[in-house]
Amino acid sequence: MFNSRRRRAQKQTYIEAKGTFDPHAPTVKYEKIGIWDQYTEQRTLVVSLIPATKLSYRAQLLEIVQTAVDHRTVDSHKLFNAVLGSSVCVVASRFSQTAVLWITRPLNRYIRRFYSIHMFKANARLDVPTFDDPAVQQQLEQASPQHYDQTIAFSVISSIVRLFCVTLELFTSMLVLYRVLLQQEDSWLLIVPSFIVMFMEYSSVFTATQTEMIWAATTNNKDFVQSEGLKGLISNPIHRKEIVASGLAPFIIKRFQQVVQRMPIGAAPYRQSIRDHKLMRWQTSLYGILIELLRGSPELIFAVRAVQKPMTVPVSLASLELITSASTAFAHTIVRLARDTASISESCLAVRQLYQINKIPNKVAVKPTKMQLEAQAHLTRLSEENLGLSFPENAQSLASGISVEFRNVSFRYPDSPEYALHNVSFKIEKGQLCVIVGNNGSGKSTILKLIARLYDPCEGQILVDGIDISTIRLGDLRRAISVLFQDYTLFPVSVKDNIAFGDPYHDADFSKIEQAAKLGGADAFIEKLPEKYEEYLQRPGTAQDQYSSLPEGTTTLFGRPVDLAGVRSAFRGGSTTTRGLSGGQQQRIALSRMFMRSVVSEGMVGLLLFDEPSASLDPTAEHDLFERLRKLRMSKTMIFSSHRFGNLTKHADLILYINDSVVVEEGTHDELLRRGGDYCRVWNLQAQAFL
Ligand SMILES: Nc1ncnc2c1ncn2[C@@H]1O[C@H](COP(=O)(O)OP(=O)(O)OP(=O)(O)O)[C@@H](O)[C@H]1O
Repeated sequence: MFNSRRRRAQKQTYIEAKGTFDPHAPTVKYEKIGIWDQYTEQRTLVVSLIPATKLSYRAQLLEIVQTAVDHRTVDSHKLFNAVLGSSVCVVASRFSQTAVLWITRPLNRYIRRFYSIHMFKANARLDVPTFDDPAVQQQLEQASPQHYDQTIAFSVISSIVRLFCVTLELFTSMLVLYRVLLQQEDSWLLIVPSFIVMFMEYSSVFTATQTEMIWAATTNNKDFVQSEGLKGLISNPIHRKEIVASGLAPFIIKRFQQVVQRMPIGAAPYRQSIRDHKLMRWQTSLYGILIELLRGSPELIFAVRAVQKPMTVPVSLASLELITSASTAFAHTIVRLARDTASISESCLAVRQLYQINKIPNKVAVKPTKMQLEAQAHLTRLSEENLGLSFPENAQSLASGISVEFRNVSFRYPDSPEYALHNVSFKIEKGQLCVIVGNNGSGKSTILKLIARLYDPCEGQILVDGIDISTIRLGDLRRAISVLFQDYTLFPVSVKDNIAFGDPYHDADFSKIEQAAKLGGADAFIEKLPEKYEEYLQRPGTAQDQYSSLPEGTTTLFGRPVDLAGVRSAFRGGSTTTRGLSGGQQQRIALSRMFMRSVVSEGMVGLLLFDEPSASLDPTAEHDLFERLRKLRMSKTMIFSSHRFGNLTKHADLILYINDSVVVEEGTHDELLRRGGDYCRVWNLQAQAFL
């Protein structure tokens, strides 16, 4: 009832909020909250009146007590002491709470910063198959539980401090209980039921949470699963384009109605179902009824005693209140103590997991050299980065490219029964331009992923410059290679950094970034962005501007468009939209990053891998790109994966035609045309379109 009234009130505020929001208006209050600049328009008088209203009530109360005291004899000295004592207690407790806050907040922030770096490092060092492993994902999640504003390490420290405080509180309240309460008549009769109720309630809560520590739940109701899927389809912005473009809305509305009508009336998400279930079980359980009965027993006991000794009623009434409240508070303290002790062990376990994630072994590992093996035998621990051979032996050699050889390579993705590559062998000489062509799913991208050592082959050997890549230092190998993946992503950083990350060693050199943007064909549209190279195409979710009940005419704030759709998931390039940029423009930023890495920064890269680099480019841009690449590569080795023949294959030194995980033809364009095989057939098919 209250909630619905409040919701109505909120709606009212929103509807009434006409005009625009101006952060610089005189009615707007500015506050710096950490890294956030907060602007608040002060419109609600009611909230500021609350403390004054409270004060006036307290004054009225005091007046009532005064009138009562006026008609009896009061020891004014005692009254003064009691009032002063309790006031001092209130002030002291307030001060101590503030002091604790002053100490704990900076401490918590310091620990949080320390562990955020620790977590970042532990996450960033994992390779693809390790990171994709569900067990590793679970381990990472467990190591970073969502504690409100608290790191797990800090919560262990505060739990230990709290444990100490509660123990002290318990000890002192025991003394008070003994001295004050036991002097009262019938005190035991009143204390015992309060204690029993407290412990029964605690044990029921504790058992419920205990059973929830390990659990699994599933549903076989197909209609429910479908209805949840349909809800996801309409609520996630990434699907909106397809829904609108294909006029799907009426169809999915109809489908949703049908599915909901078929569903049993009690069908609900798991959390809601379990909440309803527990509530119902509690309402009907004998245990709950017993607790309710016991809760009322002190009053019953008091009534019986009052009937037996009517003269003592006023004193007993005061005792009843004193004893029940004091004993309940005491029992609460014991419960808190038990709860804190239980949570410490859980938190300690989480801290241990925090350190274990740093030791998760990567699946793509480097084989140590003979000398390193001997060094290890002598207990010299080698770090992951130093394991294996350095590459290349002579840095100048990169300028003339890197040779690549596959020897009987077979590969299956983790958990996949099918071969993505089966017994594949070929050799690409230094400085050659190789194009891998073939149907969808034939294994082209997989070849590039294996060269970059995102995965290791299940069988066979891959060699670069005649050296088995499993023995080369991973850092060295990846520095010497530049890859542009088909499913590239744009990072949730500024446009400038999106390009600069191609070569992090020169990320402060803006002239190189500009040059790379020019080569990637991105410079023209970047200049038109509101913040040019500093623009964030999509701010990361946690750093997005926050709003509440903005006036309806507000379309821009802080120089950015207002995005009332709220926080979106981290953005990626490729097929999904990034605000304000077309697919081709996103691809140009990714290309600029690649140019930054392999062309602008001379000397580091000897092998360039491209997975469908022109998929989103128009024909002119595609032609220009290939021209630029051929001119700029000098004699570095280049490998392309592509569906499109022509622009590239005519210039290729080697074409690999791959079908169904196997290389079926190889040679130059002319050789393959003369052979009249699959390559020739597909070439003619594509050429016919232009006749
Ligand atoms: N991460 C993955 N996990 C499991 N299987 C995968 C994964 N990536 C690709 N595959 C499978 O491996 C096979 C080869 O895929 P690959 O991406 O190499 O093909 P492709 O020739 O590049 O295709 P396309 O032309 O469509 O890009 C396909 O059957 C695909 O379904």
